[in-house]
Formats: sequence, C-alpha cells, structure tokens
Amino acid sequence: MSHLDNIPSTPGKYKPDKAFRFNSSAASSSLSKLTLYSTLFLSVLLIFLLLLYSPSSKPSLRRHLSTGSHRTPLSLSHKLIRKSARPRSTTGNTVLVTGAAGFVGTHVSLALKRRGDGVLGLDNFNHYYDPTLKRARQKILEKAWVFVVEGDINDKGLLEQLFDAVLFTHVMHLAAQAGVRYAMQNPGSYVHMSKSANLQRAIIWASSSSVYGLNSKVLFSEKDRTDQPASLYAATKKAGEEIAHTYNHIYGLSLTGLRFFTVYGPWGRLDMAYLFFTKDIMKGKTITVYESPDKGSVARDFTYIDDIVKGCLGALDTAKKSTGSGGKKRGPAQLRIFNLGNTSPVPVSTLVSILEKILKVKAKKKVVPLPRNGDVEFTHANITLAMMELGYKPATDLEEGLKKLVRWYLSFYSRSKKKSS
Ligand SMILES: O=C(O)[C@H]1O[C@H](OP(=O)(O)OP(=O)(O)OC[C@H]2O[C@@H](n3ccc(=O)[nH]c3=O)[C@H](O)[C@@H]2O)[C@H](O)[C@@H](O)[C@@H]1O
Repeated sequence: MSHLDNIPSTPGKYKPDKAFRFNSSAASSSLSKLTLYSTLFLSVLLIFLLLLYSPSSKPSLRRHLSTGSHRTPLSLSHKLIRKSARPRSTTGNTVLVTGAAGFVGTHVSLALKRRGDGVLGLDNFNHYYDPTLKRARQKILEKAWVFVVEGDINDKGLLEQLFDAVLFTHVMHLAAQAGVRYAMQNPGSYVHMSKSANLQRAIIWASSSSVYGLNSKVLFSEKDRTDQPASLYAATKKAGEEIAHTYNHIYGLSLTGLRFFTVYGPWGRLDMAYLFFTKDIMKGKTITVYESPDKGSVARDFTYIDDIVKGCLGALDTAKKSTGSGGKKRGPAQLRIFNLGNTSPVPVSTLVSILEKILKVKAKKKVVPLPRNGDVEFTHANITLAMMELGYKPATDLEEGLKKLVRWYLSFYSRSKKKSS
C-alpha cells in the first residue's frame, strides 16, 4: 500500500469495495489517486499543449483512435473526427471536450451535440473506476455521433494532430489527469511553450466546491477566501485557479472555471456516496454515514447533472475569445469563476432516507464521526453570479434527481447482468 492510500483524494472519498464488480485494482487505485491530486496542474499543462506550435515529429493518430474496443482505420477515423466536430450550422461551435467519457463530460458532450454544436471527445479511459462504465458512456456518445479519441491530454503530438484536423472554437476541459510529475521535472517547458503560442481557444474548465475548504461563512460565495483547502485534492483545484489567473494575465487566455458542487445523476461516478449507497442498500450491506464532531449532520449541496450541464453550456455561450496570439497578450482577456450548486444543502442522513423511500429498502446504517482526513462538514453554494451571468437556474431537487438516478441504475445494471450471464 502506498502512503497515498491513506490520503483521500477528494472530500469524503469512498474506499472502493473490493467485491463490487466495477472496482478497480489496487494498482490502478494508487495511480488514480495520484491522478486526482494533480487534476488542476494538468489543466495548465493542457492549456499550453493546446497553445503549442512546433514542427516536431507527429506520431500517427492511428494508435489513439478507436470506437469502443475496436481500432479504426486512419482514413475512417479522420472522417469520424471531422463529422463529429462539424456543427450543424455555420453559427454552431466546435468544441473539444476532454474527459468526454466521464460523468459530466458525457452529459455535456451530448447536450452540445443535441443543440447542433460540433463535438470531439478526448479521453484516456483511465482506471480510477472500472472503465466498463466509461465504455458504456462511449457507446451512447457514438450513437449521438460524438466520437471519442482515446488518448491523453499530455500527448503533445496527438493534440497537434487534433488541432490540425479541426478548428475548435472552445475547449471544455473536464478531464482529471496527472500532469504534476511532468511539470516538476520540466518546469522550463511551460515558459518555452508559451513563447511559441499559436491560436488560442476559450477554455472552460472544472474546478470544485472543495476549494472553499474550511471556509465557515455561508453561503459560499466566489468572493470568499479559498486559502484553507482541507484536502490535497482541494489544494490542486485551488492551485489550478491561481495558475489560470497567471496565464490569463500574461498570455491573454480566456478562462472560465466552474466550481461544481457534488454532482449526481444517471451515469454517475461509482466512487461517489449516492451511488455506492444505492448499491449497498439494495444488497443489504451496511453503509457508513458520517456525522460532524458535534453529532450534527454532514450536508452537501447536491446538484443534479442536468443543471450542471446547463451551467456548462451557459459558460461556453458567454465565453469571450482569448486575446493572445504568438505568445503575446493583445489585451485583457476574460477570466471568470462560478459556483454551480443547487443552493439547497441536504444532510447525508436525508439523502439516505430518500434512497430508502425510492428503493423501498431500509438501509443498514453505521453512523461514525466524519474522518479527519480532508472531508468537510457542509457545502452551500451562493449562485447569484452564475444566475446573473450564465442564466444558470438549478431546477431539480434531490428527491426528483435521485428518482432518475435509481431508474437509470436499475436498468443499466440489470442490462449489464443479463449480458454477463
Ligand atoms: O463538490 C465537489 O466539488 C466534490 O463533490 C464530491 O465530493 P463529496 O461532496 O465529498 O461527495 P461524496 O464523496 O459522494 O460524499 C457525499 C457526502 O457523503 C458523505 N459520505 C461519504 C462517504 C461515506 O462512506 N459516508 C458518507 O457519509 C460525505 O461526508 C459527504 O458529505 C466529488 O467526489 C468531488 O470530486 C468533487 O470535487
């Protein structure tokens, strides 16, 4: 076991149940934790990779292109890429979505495509949780004509090829990947890359409510202090926001960070409490419910995926162009940060009661003190700014959202069971 196994990558991080068929192996778990810790550092790496222009050798796209588990011939892949990225009309956007096979990435990609934007996905299908679910999401995307290139956002050659093939208007950066080691080994390359910056796209990227850390002022407003992260995960998110500021300031990149508040819903992440609670309650397994040190409830501003998607699209639609080119800032560029929450926190004990009601099963509960490992007691978003500037208006309460989640869960996993038997 690595020392990292004792540190939660994210508040309230679930330690996967080894018996569950979608759990990842121990090796991939360690790797993925490291991956999560450096999420935001990678955002920066991505920005510079996207800006990069150099006549270096370009590895073939071929090895990165796949549909489902099948490799696709190069000529066909180029066709798929162009078709996927082509907007329905000349006024549509052309968006590169990183982490497209992830939970939020899949929903955002589908929504963009549905309204007529061109979308190309990029995902490395890592093993943070079992990639079976990611492959299933990929199938849904393919049905909607969203093609997902299988590759890493650290792969400079691949990105060059994608940017050569498609003139993206925006990057929706939702991938959480490791870039921290690269940055530490080769910090000078950031400066070098920035000097040769070429065409810049507006970037919308995923931050997190965890940046508020030990902030006790409610509601959490974008103006509140975020210098007390409670976990390493939160610290990397915060670092990402600071780095975004620097590159906006120096190079004129248009950057919008979105602080997501505990996103839940169909196709959700298997490591999140609402999903493994659902699974365990159904199996009659005991779930662990945290309580605060004063025996009070731990609460979250659970936010339904469809509302988050609307916030993401609102951010994309109001994003202005970057002002930089050739590594030089031509004028001030847009730099924004928004809370995307439900602004209606619910105690975890209530989450469990709602699930019991929907599933018609009494949960076996073990109430334990909140681990002193980086989890926070509550979150509560002030969403005034997002409402004003993005037209964001969450519309789904937890009960309604959990009903949809359970409906999806039951149908997805009964289908998977049938297939495997
Ligand atoms: O808001 C966010 O930005 C964050 O939301 C979630 O983090 P968290 O809210 O902690 O979500 P869960 O891990 O699903 O926990 C939800 C609640 O259940 C509680 N919990 C978790 C696990 C458990 O076994 N028991 C339990 O009571 C946690 O304390 C928390 O209050 C995501 O996992 C993060 O990636 C994301 O950054």
